[in-house]
Amino acid sequence: MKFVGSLDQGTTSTRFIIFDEKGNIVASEQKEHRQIFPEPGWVEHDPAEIWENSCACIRGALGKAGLSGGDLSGTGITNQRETIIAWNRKTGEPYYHAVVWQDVRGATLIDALKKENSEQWLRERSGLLYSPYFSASKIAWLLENIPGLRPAAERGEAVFGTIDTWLMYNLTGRKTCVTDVTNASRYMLMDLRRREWDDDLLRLFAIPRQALPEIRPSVGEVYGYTEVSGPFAASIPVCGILGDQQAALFGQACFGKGEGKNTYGTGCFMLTNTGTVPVLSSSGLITTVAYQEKGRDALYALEGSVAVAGSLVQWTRDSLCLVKDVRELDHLAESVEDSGDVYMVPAFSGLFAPWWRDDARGVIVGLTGYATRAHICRAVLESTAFQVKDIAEAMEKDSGITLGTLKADGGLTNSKPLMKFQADLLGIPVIRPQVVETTALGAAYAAGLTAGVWETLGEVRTQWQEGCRWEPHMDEETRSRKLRQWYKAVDRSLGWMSE
Ligand SMILES: Nc1ncnc2c1ncn2[C@@H]1O[C@H](COP(=O)(O)OP(=O)(O)O)[C@@H](O)[C@H]1O
Ligand SMILES: O=P(O)(O)OC[C@H](O)CO
Repeated sequence: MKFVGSLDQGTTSTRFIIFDEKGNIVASEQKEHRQIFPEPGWVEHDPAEIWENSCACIRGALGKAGLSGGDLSGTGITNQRETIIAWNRKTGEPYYHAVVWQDVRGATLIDALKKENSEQWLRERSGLLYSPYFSASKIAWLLENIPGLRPAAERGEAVFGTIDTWLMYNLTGRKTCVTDVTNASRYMLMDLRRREWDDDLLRLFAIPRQALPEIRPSVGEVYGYTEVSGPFAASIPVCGILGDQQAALFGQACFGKGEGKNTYGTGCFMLTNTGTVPVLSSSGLITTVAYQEKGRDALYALEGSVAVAGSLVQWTRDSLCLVKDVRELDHLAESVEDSGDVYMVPAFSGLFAPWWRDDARGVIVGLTGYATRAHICRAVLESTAFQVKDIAEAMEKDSGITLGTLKADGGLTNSKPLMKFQADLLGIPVIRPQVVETTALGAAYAAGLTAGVWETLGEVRTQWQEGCRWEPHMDEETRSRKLRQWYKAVDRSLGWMSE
């Protein structure tokens, strides 16, 4: 039996999962890390904590499986995307905390740049739109605000990398500074078609090229070997990297044009594979690289990104203290028939797709004396389903594909009331595969394909199996009424910051 590892570094936690050659989970270990909120709208992680948790998860999962690092044919890496760390190439010392994808501190710069170049120009070049979500404005903020960082970056001493680059660098004994093409496509510095750092975009954000990692394919390449003194205690190839949403697309076996998935995690991300030609959106979606096998054309995807989904559940538990745990939240939400006309728009980082409004902030509307804790819990869950409905509509418009079913994955798919309501709101079945850890599985597939555990994408595709299915039951009139109320609620959240 052959085994492959997958290091899945997400927004709220890190996992290391070992898969066998049938794509089944052999063992896994997971650790949460601190969410640091220094100011409203700012979100940071501690790079050292992320590295330590990664090591602990690797050692923990190997221990549970009774395997040693050398028993793995290789390992893949998948990661929260856009989050940026700046560190010294020689010493490995970070200059600052990781600036997380949800962090909107780059909004002022983005506003200024909007006036210089058109949305259309940016979209054509990078597939993206002006938003502090992507890495470029975070790097620009670091260069501007961390003393000594700009000269260090110009001398090539400092490097800016997404979490995949940080983990690769540390796993390989501080030798390698690489990223894969899916992660690179989220910097807002890459030419989408050439898949190289773009001089005009680098100039726009005043970022020195020598401070960025090398861009490599996602599959088919050994980026480096792990250090024997590291958590694997062996030298094994790191041979597959994908940003976490692209990894979930890969893990759901969406290898061909027209295939898509929606991942319900901290945020929510719907991706549809559009084939080898990038499709530019006119409905508020972004264009991204889906994956690239070495020596082959890259595959592209349209993406609808929702910033706040599972994180709203956590906020309800940890900051509002409305429930003790997520099961209680589900239970309360199920105890009422509907949200009692309460709507929640969780625009904590502004609103992402399809609205892209940095000036939006969260609202709870429709409160009356009738509303209870249970109605609010239900509105919390329903807000994710409404946001997904918005991006599904945009996806159908842009891709020309009518969704027949929705392939779902991610931690929040454990919420039965949410999945039921989602099927109702979309009017189509929502399906979850048997292996729910699709993000980790996708990176394991990428590594296993490189290491020869699997030969072809076709072979991998046969491993996908349906696990659960939620069928729609809501009538059209109720659905339309709820959607009208939702759009009114969204309207109330827009423009809050301009005050
Ligand atoms: N039964 C549940 N009901 C509601 N939310 C849940 C449930 N189980 C997990 N979650 C939420 O799912 C999210 C974690 O999903 P996960 O896919 O692990 O996220 P990420 O990869 O972004 O770190 C958390 O926000 C958690 O609160
Ligand atoms: O950590 P996740 O799974 O919520 O994913 C975060 C995304 O990659 C951000 O773009």
